Amino acid sequence: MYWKKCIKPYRWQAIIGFFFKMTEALFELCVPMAVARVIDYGVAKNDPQMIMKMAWVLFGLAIGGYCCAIVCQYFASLSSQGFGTIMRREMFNAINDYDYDNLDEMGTPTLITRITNDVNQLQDLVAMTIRLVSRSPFLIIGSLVAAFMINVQIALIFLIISPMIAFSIYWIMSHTQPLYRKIQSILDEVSSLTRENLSGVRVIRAFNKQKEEYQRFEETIDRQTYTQRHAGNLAALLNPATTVIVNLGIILILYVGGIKINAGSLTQGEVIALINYMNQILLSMYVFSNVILLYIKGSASYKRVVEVLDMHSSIIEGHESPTQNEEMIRFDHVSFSYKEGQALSDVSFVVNKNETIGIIGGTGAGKTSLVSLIPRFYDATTGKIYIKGKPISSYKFKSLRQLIGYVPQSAVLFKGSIRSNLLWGNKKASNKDIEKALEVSQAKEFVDKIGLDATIEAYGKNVSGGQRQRLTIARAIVKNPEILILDDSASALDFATDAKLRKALKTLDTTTLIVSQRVSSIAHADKIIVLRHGEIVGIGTHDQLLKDCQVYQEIVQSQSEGDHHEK
Ligand SMILES: Nc1ncnc2c1ncn2[C@@H]1O[C@H](COP(=O)(O)OP(=O)(O)OP(=O)(O)O)[C@@H](O)[C@H]1O
Repeated sequence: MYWKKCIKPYRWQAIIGFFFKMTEALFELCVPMAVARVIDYGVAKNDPQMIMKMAWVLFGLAIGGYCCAIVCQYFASLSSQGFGTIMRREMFNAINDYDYDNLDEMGTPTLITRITNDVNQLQDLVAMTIRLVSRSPFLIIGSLVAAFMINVQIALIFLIISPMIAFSIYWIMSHTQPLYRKIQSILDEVSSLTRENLSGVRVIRAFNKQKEEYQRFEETIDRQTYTQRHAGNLAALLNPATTVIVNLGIILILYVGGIKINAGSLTQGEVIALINYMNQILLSMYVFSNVILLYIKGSASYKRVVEVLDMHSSIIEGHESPTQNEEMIRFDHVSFSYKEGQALSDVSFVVNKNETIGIIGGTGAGKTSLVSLIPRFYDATTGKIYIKGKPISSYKFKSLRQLIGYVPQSAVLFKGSIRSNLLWGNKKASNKDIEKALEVSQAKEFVDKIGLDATIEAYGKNVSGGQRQRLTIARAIVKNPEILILDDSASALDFATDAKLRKALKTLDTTTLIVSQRVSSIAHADKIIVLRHGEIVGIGTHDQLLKDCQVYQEIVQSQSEGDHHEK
């Protein structure tokens, strides 16, 4: 019960809000009684003093109700905002613990909608629950009781009308609920499309795809409009339906009340009070129906929030820390599958301390998948991976990831400065460590020009692709890792800078894995792993592979032909 956990720290505020709302409702219930007295004793008996007295009573009731409403509003806002904050924090923590599988399964756009839209919906629901859920039934029951106190026979009309209203509300709600769920999922699609279009705006323009993208977006929002309109049309039936039923009740009260006034068993003031109570029931039912609507939307939102909170990483953390070992990495008959299909099959190799390993293969050969297994972004489906002689699963995540400097294929920087980004690797790094990392990653020249404290925008969009790559490499080096993984991280560098980078990397005291599609980037490596369709088809030095690995020969040949044509 996540909602209980989120509301618990604010339960007293919620209870106080609830209490004041009930007091306000009590004041409201007294109003028709006071009006009845004005009519029966003040107006009918021509007693101005009585009218004045009751006017003061009504004024007092209004002021009392107003004060209670303000106090309730304050506490309702406090508890609902607090509830939302805790829920967002819980979701954020859960998402931070996700493994890559979880992230692949959920997808970023829906996570964003859930942590913003859905939690907002639930926040509103909490405020409304405090302010309206208790008040409406209280007013409905209170009005019924008051009606019985005035006249039992007329009160029976209330007993017939109320279930009719309740039924009409139920019917409409049960038909709108599925539509609201559908709207939420279309909203996810809209957010996903928006994200894709905003991040890919240059590609869209370069390929002149604006019209197609516009149409795709139009189709989705048309679908949303249609569903929203359909749900809105059904929901709009609610007010007319309930008003017609209640007015039917008022006609009956006037008819029966008129007969009773003539017979002298009911006063005019009491009939007015009964009509006021009937109107109060209508108003409360109307409010209540809106609360139910909010609950329907809220239950869909809650389900989506719970899905986020219930998703847990299947990767279980170990307890061990690394020790000294000459063997750094061992893959022992490792296979790995995504939900969509197999990416690696029966991969075995050993990497010794301070070796440089090149990993090469065509697009989709499994290079990224292979290196993603080392920091345990994913777990191997079968087979075992050992780091420094111990199974990877036996390590604490922190100890394991502390060993590794990972430079992903897409270079991502965070909002802040160059320095703050570099310190991600090691917050205690000195200026000297940073300088060294910048030198190795070939970023020193341009950083010297703009300074270490130059601003970096979100995603690092204010620096060029090549500069971004160099800074992500520097960030990994600042960490002083024992294993450095560069996943196609030099693709945006020119050949000369790439060569300088490789030479500088050699000076580091690390075991380096370089993933690349360029032979020149890995030819110097101590060992090259050649992948094809997720299988290792060759392991050895450049010269050995040139002799015995046909796939490697083909790659080398295709690239030298490419170079030749370029010349
Ligand atoms: N997150 C994912 N979910 C499902 N399948 C994936 C995922 N990532 C990769 N794959 C699939 O796994 C296979 C291997 O992909 P991988 O990214 O490891 O190849 P790669 O050699 O790094 O390719 P590239 O050089 O293009 O980056 C491919 O068939 C790819 O479609």
